[in-house]
Amino acid sequence: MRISFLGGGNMASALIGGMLERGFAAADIQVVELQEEGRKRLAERFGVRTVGAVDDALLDCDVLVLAVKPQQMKAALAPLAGRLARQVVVSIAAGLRLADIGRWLGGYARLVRVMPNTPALIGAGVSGLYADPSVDAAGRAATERVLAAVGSTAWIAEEAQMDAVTAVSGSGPAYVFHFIEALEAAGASLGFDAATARKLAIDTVLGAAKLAAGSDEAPGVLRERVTSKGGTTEAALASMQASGFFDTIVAAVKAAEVRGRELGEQLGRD
Ligand SMILES: NC(=O)C1=CN([C@@H]2O[C@H](COP(=O)(O)OP(=O)(O)OC[C@H]3O[C@@H](n4cnc5c(N)ncnc54)[C@H](O)[C@@H]3O)[C@@H](O)[C@H]2O)C=CC1
Ligand SMILES: O=C(O)[C@@H]1CCC=N1
Repeated sequence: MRISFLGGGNMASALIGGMLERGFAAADIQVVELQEEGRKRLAERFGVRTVGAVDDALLDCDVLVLAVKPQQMKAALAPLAGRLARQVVVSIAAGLRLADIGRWLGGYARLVRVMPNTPALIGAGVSGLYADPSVDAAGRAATERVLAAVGSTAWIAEEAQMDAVTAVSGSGPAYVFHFIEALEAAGASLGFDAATARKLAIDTVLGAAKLAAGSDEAPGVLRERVTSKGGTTEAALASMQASGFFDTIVAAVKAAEVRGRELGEQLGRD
């Protein structure tokens, strides 16, 4: 299977790195990237073919992943219009709706909308996938093969739900990193050196996530098991509750979902 990327930034790099780790061949991967520095970095890091503009070789692929920013998409698709025939086109852009992408491609429907996340780089991503009804089983399977190489996958029933996937798991790693930053800062302010504070924070999040992933019990039950009556955790959770921690997270995820829909509506007017 040959895979081409339009845009070779953060997310394309995370996907390519994960795919190579999972046995995809560098010779089967190509990237069109506008920035010369970006092209050099991709070629050196991954050994993939890079080009500065769309050419016929780039389009000779089974799956074409659209990995430019939503605001860059319309202009980036212009050189592709009318040149696609069999490729499954997979957009990972936040917000953008398949109908608009298809229109910008000059009328193309073999489209799948995917929302991955950056832990794909280490094979630990999670992606939501939604295919245009016209995409056949082979097209869906090809898309799933790419994303399954870099983590778990879930097909989503309605395209409108893709903005919620974006808000929960697409942006989600940033919320977790922010939590790690806060835990690390707390450790440092309690007197640990930077390296120790970071290790305690990261290993705690890693261990807790692994415990939750491997357990039949809900995260809330696991939380209760840490919380001794009259103990330290209870004091911390009471402080979190008083400052609205839980509701803050829920509101933040909802803000991301609203922003995804706004992006789709605004950019789709073009
Ligand atoms: N960063 C993340 O965690 C995630 C990002 N996404 C989506 O992935 C897409 C890419 O995001 P990032 O990788 O973070 O952005 P980025 O800015 O790192 O990468 C975009 C790349 O596309 C290149 N580019 C722009 N116009 C181009 C064109 N016409 N032809 C070729 N290359 C062009 C840019 O030079 C840049 O290197 C976005 O649509 C975003 O919504 C989806 C899931 C997670
Ligand atoms: O922040 C963004 O818009 C992209 C989509 C999900 C993660 N990063």
